[in-house]
Amino acid sequence: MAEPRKILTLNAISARGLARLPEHYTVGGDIADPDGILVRSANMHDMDIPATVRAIARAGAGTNNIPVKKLSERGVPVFNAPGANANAVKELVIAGMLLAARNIVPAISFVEGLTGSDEEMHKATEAGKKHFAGTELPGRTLGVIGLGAIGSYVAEAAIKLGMDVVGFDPAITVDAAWRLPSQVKRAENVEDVLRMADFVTLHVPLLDATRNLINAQRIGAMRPGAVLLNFAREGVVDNVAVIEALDANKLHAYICDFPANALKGHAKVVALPHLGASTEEAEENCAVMVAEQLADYLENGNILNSVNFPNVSMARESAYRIAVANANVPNMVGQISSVLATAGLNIHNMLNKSKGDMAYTLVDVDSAATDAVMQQLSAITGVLAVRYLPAA
Ligand SMILES: NC(=O)C1=CN([C@@H]2O[C@H](COP(=O)(O)OP(=O)(O)OC[C@H]3O[C@@H](n4cnc5c(N)ncnc54)[C@H](O)[C@@H]3O)[C@@H](O)[C@H]2O)C=CC1
Ligand SMILES: O=C(O)C(=O)COP(=O)(O)O
Repeated sequence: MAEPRKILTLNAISARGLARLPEHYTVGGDIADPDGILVRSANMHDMDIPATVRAIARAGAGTNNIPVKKLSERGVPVFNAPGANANAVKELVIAGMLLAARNIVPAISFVEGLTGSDEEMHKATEAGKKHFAGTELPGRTLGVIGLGAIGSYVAEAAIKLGMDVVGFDPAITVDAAWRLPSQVKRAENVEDVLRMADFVTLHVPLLDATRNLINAQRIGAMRPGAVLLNFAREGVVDNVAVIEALDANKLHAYICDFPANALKGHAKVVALPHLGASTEEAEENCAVMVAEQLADYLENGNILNSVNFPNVSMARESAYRIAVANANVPNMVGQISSVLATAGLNIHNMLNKSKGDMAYTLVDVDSAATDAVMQQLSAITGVLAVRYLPAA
């Protein structure tokens, strides 16, 4: 019989996704000793993550809210849903460009402030509309910083709208490069993008290297009257520098997904309440993807789309499986094999892969492993977590 599993949810997760978890799973927001955690943007950095937790699944893209390094040290994979919400973010970025280009938000505020009779309102409308005249997108240049799942979609949509697109990504994946329309020009660095673009949109993860990526100096390199769009993360942009540039008429508008006191009430700022991924479709796509990944990991030890572990997937050919998360150091496979051989366990199939400092080994053996074998595997220096996963 399948072992009961408990999943703690730290945010609301789409019901369609939760339905992908096997029936023997108990899921809820108030669960003790969970095997896994499902999360969206809840901040887990100060959370006491129970020792029972074997995996974390982020129903979305960014994992900067999760202490990935600490979890790696415990041998716990962090899964995410690459690309599953990219279309939703792309659509909001396009909406953001149009809001800025046509001065839609200040125009709406102007209309809301109109008073008097209809005739007086019409008169004020015709007199005032010149203040909100805008520009069109075709022929303008969009600069995209970060050409991953979202950046490449945004680049493609902008090309379809008649824009010129210039992009920068120092570590673009082969998949993303294939997705990019050939018209997208490649920039050598961030400054190149800023120099050439009328609109600049950011699609990088928040890392030490991307914190304050857009600061006063970089804003100085932007075209006068440029529009900055940030649907990546708050920390990627220096809000104070942006406000100074807006006040000095250096920037035309700042459109972002991250409200902050420094931005509040500014006429040239549109701050949305982190809505990039908040569509029915994206919420469902992300939840379905990570629920399946989480269940396959807990049941079979297979890893797909973990940010800290390699993809490792092996069809079950025997009833007895052992999964080992270990440091990526020499002789791990040798030591694991030697423990199994000494215990008289024949290896039926074995797969070992690494990613950065982490490695992962799946072993199917031909007979049952004892608790003593599992303890010997756990005792190997460099082994971080061991699980015994006999077929249900
Ligand atoms: N507003 C919202 O609701 C959402 C925000 N996001 C944010 O957008 C980010 C990107 O998401 P995806 O495109 O799905 O991720 P992704 O991993 O597919 O793409 C990120 C890209 O940024 C590139 N990159 C990293 N450092 C860079 C740098 N210094 N300069 C230029 N490029 C750099 C990477 O090489 C990669 O190609 C997420 O990490 C998250 O922070 C993602 C989804 C929704
Ligand atoms: O996927 C991401 O990185 C996002 O920022 C989306 O966050 P959310 O799931 O809407 O809280």
